[in-house]
Amino acid sequence: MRTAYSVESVRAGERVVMDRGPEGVLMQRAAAGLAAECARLLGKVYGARVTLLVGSGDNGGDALYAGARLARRGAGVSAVLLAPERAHTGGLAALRAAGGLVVGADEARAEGVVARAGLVVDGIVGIGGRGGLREDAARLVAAVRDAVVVAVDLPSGVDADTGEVHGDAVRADVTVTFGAYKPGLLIDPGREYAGVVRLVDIGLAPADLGRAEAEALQFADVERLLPVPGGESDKYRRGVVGIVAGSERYPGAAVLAVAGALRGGAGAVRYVGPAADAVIARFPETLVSTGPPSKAGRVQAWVVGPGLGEDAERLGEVLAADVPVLIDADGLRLAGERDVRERRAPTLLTPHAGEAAALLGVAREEVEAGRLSAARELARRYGATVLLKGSTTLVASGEGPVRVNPTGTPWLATAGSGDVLSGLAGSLLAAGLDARDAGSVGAYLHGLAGRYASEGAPVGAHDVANAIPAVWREVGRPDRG
Ligand SMILES: NC(=O)C1=CN([C@@H]2O[C@H](COP(=O)(O)OP(=O)(O)OC[C@H]3O[C@@H](n4cnc5c(N)ncnc54)[C@H](O)[C@@H]3O)[C@@H](O)[C@H]2O)[C@@H](O)CC1
Ligand SMILES: [K+]
Repeated sequence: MRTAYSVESVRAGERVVMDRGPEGVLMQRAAAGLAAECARLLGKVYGARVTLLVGSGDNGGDALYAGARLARRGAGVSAVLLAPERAHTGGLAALRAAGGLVVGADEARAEGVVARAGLVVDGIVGIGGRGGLREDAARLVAAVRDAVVVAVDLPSGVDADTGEVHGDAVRADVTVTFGAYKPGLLIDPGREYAGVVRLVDIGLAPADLGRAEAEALQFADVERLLPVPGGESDKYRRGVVGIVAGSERYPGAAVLAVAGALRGGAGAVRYVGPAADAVIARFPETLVSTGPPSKAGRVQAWVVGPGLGEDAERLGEVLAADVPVLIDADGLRLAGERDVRERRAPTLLTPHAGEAAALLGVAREEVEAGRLSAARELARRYGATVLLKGSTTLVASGEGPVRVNPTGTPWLATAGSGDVLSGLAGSLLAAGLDARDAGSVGAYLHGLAGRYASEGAPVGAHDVANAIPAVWREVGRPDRG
């Protein structure tokens, strides 16, 4: 699991370590890790041109000490100080002692120093930063030409706790972060600004950090969560998922949701609705019926909404059921906040940014710019788990860290892809995963399936569904035992 902690937790953890060890040790560890990564990127340190952008806090201190290390190895290091009178004193002395050059941000040569660099180190602000880059910093950052840009702790201008970017921010090739990941490095738009993220151990133990704010499942976590049938399994023990989707006009959504559900680990898929003929023609293993969901037979979880049209009656019946329900697409529009909140069994909502915006009564851009707060707010209002689809898909529940899915690809933004995900995640719900796990494992497999199917080319949603077994095999290796 890749686990991210809030600024408050990181600061508390740092205090614990500082109380245990000698003064300044954390900054020295941070600077050593940062310098090592810069050296790795440069290949040859001797003779390299390195420019440090140095702000007024300890983030600038890290950059200065790392610059001193590089200067001692023969790099030509220049520091551009954004607030010369407040720059880190010890770091500045170390850089000067190592032969580094110091320039004020307002000096005529400052931009040239940036433009000539082979590597630029962004030590403008770290976890103490508020808001976007100020004008002088933005001007310097705009002067970067071909340099590799390394952000210290996080790209300046990115909000560490949320990934929000208000105004200008540094676009880094690599971010060297200290002690723990911050949510802003995992969640877009911040994640995109961070580039490749390297974590440097500075001695913060998980116990020093407290409660995680966000987490991203890794291969091994997903493997552990995948449902595996036992020797005694029958279809009911494996779970039956019911799909209420599609309409006479839009049978495709039903077919795609069933396509996802058949690959999600449930023992059987029931389809209930007017697209039964289309579903059975494509997937004869589906149990279909056209009557009300309550008469369809036993299910362990429902998926309701893709292509549903205005069928509020079927939706109402599904919501009244005492099993987990995944609500997507039209279902989101039709389901009342109270109806969802009053359910006793778990509910998983799977909006994209536009649908989330409509539910929250805000503009789509607002959701995209503040994904974390939008997902959390929806989860709170509906008393449900919310899977907010997008460039970084988030899964938020009332409690616990938000799950961030790292596997998506822009090629997944294709018609019907969400229908496949809803079937897949619903199937995982029926197989016994809780809503958070079903949503995040579903998003993980779906994202990878998108990549497998696409390999850099456009894909249709059915290609994504067809690629799920290969992904499952790779992640779960269920044939092992
Ligand atoms: N606290 C610790 O023990 C450690 C901290 N470390 C480093 O210290 C950083 C945190 O240092 P600080 O708390 O000093 O805070 P920062 O260095 O992140 O920035 C705070 C300073 O920047 C100014 N500022 C805030 N927003 C700004 C903006 N948008 N534009 C320009 N200036 C802005 C503030 O007025 C303040 O002076 C971490 O990100 C990390 O790089 C590391 O050395 C590891 C140990
Ligand atoms: K920074």
